[in-house]
Amino acid sequence: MTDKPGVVVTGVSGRMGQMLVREVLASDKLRLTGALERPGHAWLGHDLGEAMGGASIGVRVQDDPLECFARAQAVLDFTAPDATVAFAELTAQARAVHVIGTTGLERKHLDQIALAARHAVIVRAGNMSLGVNLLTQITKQVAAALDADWDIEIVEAHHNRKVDAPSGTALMLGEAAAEGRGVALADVSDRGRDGITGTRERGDIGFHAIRGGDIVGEHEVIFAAAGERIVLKHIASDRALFARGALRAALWGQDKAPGQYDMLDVLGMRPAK
Ligand SMILES: NC(=O)C1=CN([C@@H]2O[C@H](COP(=O)(O)OP(=O)(O)OC[C@H]3O[C@@H](n4cnc5c(N)ncnc54)[C@H](O)[C@@H]3O)[C@@H](O)[C@H]2O)C=CC1
Ligand SMILES: O=C(O)C1=N[C@H](C(=O)O)C[C@H](O)C1
Repeated sequence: MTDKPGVVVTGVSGRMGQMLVREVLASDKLRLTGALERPGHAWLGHDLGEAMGGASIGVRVQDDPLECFARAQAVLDFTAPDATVAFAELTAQARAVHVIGTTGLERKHLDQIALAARHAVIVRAGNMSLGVNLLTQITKQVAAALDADWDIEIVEAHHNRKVDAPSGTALMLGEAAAEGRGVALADVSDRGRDGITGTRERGDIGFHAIRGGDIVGEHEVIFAAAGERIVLKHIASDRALFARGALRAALWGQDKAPGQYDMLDVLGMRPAK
């Protein structure tokens, strides 16, 4: 017997899914108890290790979340919004920690996740890296120090398979900038300019998305004023970074009370009120 928390990885064939599996298998603090993929996927029924091109690991890929989650203390979920909402309810039923990395979540998804968090620990972040979470705090401070003579623009770049824009990280940075300025992001967000847009509204926060090749994830927060510019930048060059953050969140969440948390809580970076 082992008392290491058991972990299920959802979307195991995905870019992040495979990275998470590798990190869990390499971990001496967690053990892999389940591997989930969507119904109809070619990996279903196969040994996960073999499906990933290696040796057998004795974990079969399956598509029944309920059965899978029942044996787990944590679910690492980097999939798609509708799947994540369904998993939130089932993970709460299993009283497992749900670590959500999925981005592109809309209000309706977030409301469902909040309901599930009444019964279970949910750690959700659009970016699980230390660097980006630190950058949100720096962005907030810089935005608080500058007035609206400084235009804020957020530029993000990702690989050509990414399906959502702006990225979850760009939105985190936008929220941080808006918070620093004491405004609501929804009131000042300006996305995807095209055509005769008119001049820039004072106080707006602009978002721009580049998609190309195999870019892992790059984010810039630009504060532009007359005659000068401050540029804050984060570059992720290895997805393992996000996976390691997710494992850390799964462990951190084991003894926490039900509720919604993010990586600032996990990393101990939440500023005092
Ligand atoms: N928070 C963070 O630090 C990070 C978040 N992400 C986010 O994670 C998500 C996934 O990204 P990638 O791995 O690049 O995408 P991907 O497309 O490579 O993988 C998604 C996987 O989820 C699976 N999936 C979809 N619906 C499912 C269902 N109902 N049941 C089981 N599996 C299902 C797909 O079959 C696929 O294997 C995206 O939203 C992305 O933005 C990505 C990297 C870091
Ligand atoms: O889809 C990705 O790849 C990434 N998604 C997250 C986001 O939307 O910000 C995090 C990271 O940038 C990679």
